[in-house]
Amino acid sequence: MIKEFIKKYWWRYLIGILFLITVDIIQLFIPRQIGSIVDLLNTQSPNLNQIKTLIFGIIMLAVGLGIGRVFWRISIIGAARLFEYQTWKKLFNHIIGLDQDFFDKWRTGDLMTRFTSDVLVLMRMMGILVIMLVDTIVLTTLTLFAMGNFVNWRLTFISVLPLPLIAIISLFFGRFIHRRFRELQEKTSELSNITEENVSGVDVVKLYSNYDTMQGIFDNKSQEFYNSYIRLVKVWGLMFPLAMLVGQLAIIFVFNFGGPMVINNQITLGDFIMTNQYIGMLIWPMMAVGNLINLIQRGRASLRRVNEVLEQKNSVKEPPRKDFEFQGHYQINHLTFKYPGSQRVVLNDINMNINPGEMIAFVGRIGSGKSTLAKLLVKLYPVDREQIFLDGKDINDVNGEFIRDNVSYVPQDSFLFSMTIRENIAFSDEKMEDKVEEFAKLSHVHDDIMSFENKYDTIVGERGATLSGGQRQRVTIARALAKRSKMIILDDCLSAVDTETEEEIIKTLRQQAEDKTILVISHRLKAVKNADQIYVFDDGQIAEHGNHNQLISREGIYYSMYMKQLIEKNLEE
Ligand SMILES: Nc1ncnc2c1ncn2[C@@H]1O[C@H](COP(=O)(O)OP(=O)(O)OP(=O)(O)O)[C@@H](O)[C@H]1O
Repeated sequence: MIKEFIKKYWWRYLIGILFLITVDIIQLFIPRQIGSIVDLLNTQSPNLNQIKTLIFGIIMLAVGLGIGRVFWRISIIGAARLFEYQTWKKLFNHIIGLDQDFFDKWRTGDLMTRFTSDVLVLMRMMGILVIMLVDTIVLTTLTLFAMGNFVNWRLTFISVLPLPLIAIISLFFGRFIHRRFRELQEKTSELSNITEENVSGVDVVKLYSNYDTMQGIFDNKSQEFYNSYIRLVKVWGLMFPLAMLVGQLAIIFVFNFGGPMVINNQITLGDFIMTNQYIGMLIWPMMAVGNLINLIQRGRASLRRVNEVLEQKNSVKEPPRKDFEFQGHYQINHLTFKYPGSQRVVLNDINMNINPGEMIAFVGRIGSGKSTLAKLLVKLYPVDREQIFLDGKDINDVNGEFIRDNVSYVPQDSFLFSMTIRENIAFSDEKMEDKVEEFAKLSHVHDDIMSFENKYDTIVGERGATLSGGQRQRVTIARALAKRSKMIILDDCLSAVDTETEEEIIKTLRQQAEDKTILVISHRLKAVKNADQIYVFDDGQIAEHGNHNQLISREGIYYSMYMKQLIEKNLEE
């Protein structure tokens, strides 16, 4: 990733580095000018014109410094920001293409930290690190050269003796800083996870009046985050004064050895002041040594974390997309399924035939595998060959995107975006915006929407919070209908509306789109009793199947479930 970027944008770095070196060279002349002014002032009759020229020279050098800094910033920091933007884009495009298995396993907060903190560290590595590296090498070499040439080599050698100690201190502490920084990164991830989950699940926290527990967990995590930050700050806090102390030691060396040289007229007072200024200029590159190593280590850790996401592969192997006339005939032969990475058999020896235009219902106990099978039909998880055939083709040979273009799957808890109801319904195709009312009517949510102040332009709050559960579910059905696919799967997505409305919606769907295959997963048997085929799931297997009358006459699981629901309904009335 980094290599590719540098290969493409090496010229930006080259321009930046040239400006950086120019700035470093200009910087060297300022102490010299100051030294010369001091020497002129130190004479019996100072030449004011010469002093003015020197001051003007300093101003010009400062202007040059400013211009140079602007250009190296634009080139190097600009390149680093471009790298940051491209990495975000790469990460996002990669994640969005990953399959369900990835999202089942990765926590949102952790992903967010990789997007934010880790990419930020990489950006620093591509910007500040380059600057520090060039400055450390170039500024140190040039300053030493200037000190020796402009002042005195012996004094230079003696005064810089303590400075490598700063680099050693910086390196020594750098190891701790790296370890503590990594710890801080992990704590940041954990804190993001907790915050994200609590904000997303705020309804649950409120309903269970569980503030204390959640606050306790949050307090713990933020305390851990704080502690690890303080541990990092402590190392920084110790390192800086120590490095400064050594820097002061170098100044004492200048006074101790340079002072007598001034008295003995070996160097001028201006030379002495110049040396002091050069020493000040050397402290920063020495301190940067540890920072440099530290930033490289942090950058490597962040690069590993970002690459970990980029290396995630889809568990479903997709063949190239070859579109064909989608009919929606599914044939399932002895299907057995375990979720990726799990040993538990969730579906066991399933056999089924779904014909185009039919209404199919999956019913059965919770956790019996109904949703899993629905997800397999839209290829959200991988299955072995020769188990699911779509229009005569092994599902493994059909591109998943093509399937999902032709099959609308409405999951149990569907997500709505924070945009208008109209935009949400026309999500799959903006051109459908004119027809959203039609789909809303089919989903029996039009009247509800018309009662809102802004009607179809009502902004849906995050996760559909401004709509009631039933309204939200019906808007998601309207959104699925706007896809105009040949098949629609309603996965228990009408649980928040009453049985009559659920029955009404299903009936309307069947009437309006006779050729559409409708697969309904529901716990309410009354709502799906008109289905052409009803499959009764039990512990990952199909216990019974047939139409309502056939299943009733069998007097099996379906019969007892139906009777139980009938009695419950009668009791309610
Ligand atoms: N992503 C997953 N990874 C591992 N196991 C899973 C995953 N999703 C579901 N399961 C397991 O698969 C089994 C079947 O779940 P599934 O959601 O298909 O049941 P269901 O019949 O649709 O239930 P419900 O009626 O409650 O929606 C359950 O035991 C569940 O724990």
